[in-house]
Amino acid sequence: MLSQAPLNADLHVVNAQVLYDGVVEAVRDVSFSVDAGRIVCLLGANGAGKSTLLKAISGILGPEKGALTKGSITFAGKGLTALSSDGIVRKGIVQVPEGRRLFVNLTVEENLLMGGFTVRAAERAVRLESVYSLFPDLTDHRHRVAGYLSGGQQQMVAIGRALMSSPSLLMLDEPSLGLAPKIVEQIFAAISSLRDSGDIAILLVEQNARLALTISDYGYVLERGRVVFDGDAATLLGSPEIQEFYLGLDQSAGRKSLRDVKHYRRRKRWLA
Ligand SMILES: Nc1ncnc2c1ncn2[C@@H]1O[C@H](COP(=O)(O)OP(=O)(O)OP(=O)(O)O)[C@@H](O)[C@H]1O
Repeated sequence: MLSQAPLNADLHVVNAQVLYDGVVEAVRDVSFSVDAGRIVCLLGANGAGKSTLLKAISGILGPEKGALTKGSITFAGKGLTALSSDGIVRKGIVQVPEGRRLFVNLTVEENLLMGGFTVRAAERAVRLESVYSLFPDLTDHRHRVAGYLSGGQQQMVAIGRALMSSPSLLMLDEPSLGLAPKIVEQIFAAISSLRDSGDIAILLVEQNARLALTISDYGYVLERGRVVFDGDAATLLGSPEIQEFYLGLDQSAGRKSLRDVKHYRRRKRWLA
């Protein structure tokens, strides 16, 4: 599917390799793109390299002794790799980290305002109201300490805080983690409505593949640091391999990887 976004408004990761400690190859030769008005998801089991890719884009690999050692990351036509993490936020790229990382002793509103440090005061007030209209549940809690909120409400604050800087690219790391299905539904509906506004690109990392694909436009499946499968979300949802391995529709064979699944299917056809 073609994006309606202007040509220069995209994220492009091209042939990326990320090493930790100079030796652990967490990401190898990965390429993908995200355009405004689209949700793209990165899927894959634990350790596949999803969070590492988000950290590479956000410029926060350094403290973990990680580095982009090959390839390039560009946004709106400009390279990101020479920028600091603050510089990357100023380019309009914001990550909602796994585990939310709120300031638990500050109120909801104070947390949200922390996310608006790059915008002018007048715009900050407008953004604040748009966060409350996206997540009406937060309105009554605006002066409550964030640490006392439910997990779902905390996730809403974390996403709201990211939106305070009017990002052009929003990256979400496992937003459904540990939340009840009803809350997840609410949060995913909000993410979907953000995409429908048309002016933000969303990169979603999720272990819950079915859920991610139901709101995404396009998906990439990672395995041991490589992209092994990519396609329109509807195609991935309908793919027997993806269904069998990632959506748990056929647990019968206890296979370990998508490559094993393909091999198994070829063998099955050969023996039939
Ligand atoms: N700070 C680090 N130092 C060394 N190796 C790391 C570090 N962080 C991640 N790794 C390794 O890099 C690989 C990719 O990890 P990553 O966290 O990106 O995967 P993931 O797909 O996000 O998995 P999860 O869903 O469990 O977070 C794994 O093999 C992991 O052990």
